Amino acid sequence: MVGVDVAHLPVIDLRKAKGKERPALARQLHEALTTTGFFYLEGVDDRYNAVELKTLSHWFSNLPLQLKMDISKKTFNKNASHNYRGYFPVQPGEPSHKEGFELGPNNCADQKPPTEFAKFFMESNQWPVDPPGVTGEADKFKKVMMEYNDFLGKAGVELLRLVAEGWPKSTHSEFFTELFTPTHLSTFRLLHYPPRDASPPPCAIDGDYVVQCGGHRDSGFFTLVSTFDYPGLQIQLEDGKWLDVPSRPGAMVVNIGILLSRISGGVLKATTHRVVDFGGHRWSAPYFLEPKFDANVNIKLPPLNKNEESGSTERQNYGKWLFKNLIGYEEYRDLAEKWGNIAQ
Ligand SMILES: O=C(O)CCC(=O)C(=O)O
Ligand SMILES: [Fe+2]
Repeated sequence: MVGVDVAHLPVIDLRKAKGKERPALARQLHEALTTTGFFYLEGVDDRYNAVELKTLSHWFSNLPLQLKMDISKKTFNKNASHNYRGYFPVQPGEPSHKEGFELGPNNCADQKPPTEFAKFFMESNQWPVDPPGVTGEADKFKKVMMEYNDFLGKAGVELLRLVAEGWPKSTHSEFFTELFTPTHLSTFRLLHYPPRDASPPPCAIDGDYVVQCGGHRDSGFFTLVSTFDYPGLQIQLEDGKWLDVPSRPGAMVVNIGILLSRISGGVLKATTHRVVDFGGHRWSAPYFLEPKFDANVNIKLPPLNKNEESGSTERQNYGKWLFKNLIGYEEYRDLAEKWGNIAQ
């Protein structure tokens, strides 16, 4: 890989949120989100153990393909029971070269969906079974993944409290909390990027780089990524230059998505990032913090700039916003036919 500059990201230690350093932490978070929009996060929870999560990620991707396909989404297996949660295999020839496993919040399917359409997103989770000759591994996977799923969601909502507290104009600490209660539509994803073969498709080539996940901004509120000790993540500066984001032992890499940026009137930055092939297998585990289906996401933090409008009165339902985003992706094209008119 050619030499590229390295991003020096600030470190936010969530343990400080519990003590008298909280106001300073909220200001530090605001500073991080108004500049690079990316930071390292430490002290998420005493139970967070990057080595454990990496081992589970390896375990899942090493399962026999058939066991993974048994819990895949319908797009990849017409006999599958689920549409939104579960496994997706690598799609050869695509700009994005990864397989993954996706979970929703543990209690999502126990909630009453506000509409028939909402059922699509408020799906139960699917879990793998043990490979032949093994017992107890799948149970352990499920138990630990559910635990992480829960505390990563809580950490995300706590980060939103800190965003509200660090906002320069007085804002209630719980400004965002209601959007995530009683449950939300967050996605916890285990990703495995196998290296590309000797002749990657043209859509994956960018100069000297082979891209594994093309440049994009995340769509929701916060993304908390465990990158373990793998290289490959890059962020883009405003002048177009890419910087490597090295992993930091025990820390997650965190950024915000377009919705939170919009709610802040663009003051908080949703930064473009991508994953490039470093020649080896790569695993990561992003947690995408997203609000509940019927959350109104057309809200505004108090504007910092006099000319900026404050909140609009027109509701925008998160579920419909999400749907419009998803139908842009190959794996969800068929949704447009089924639900397109409902989501207008
Ligand atoms: O794998 C990573 O490190 C980042 C993944 C990512 O940006 C995403 O899934 O949105
Ligand atoms: Fe991303």
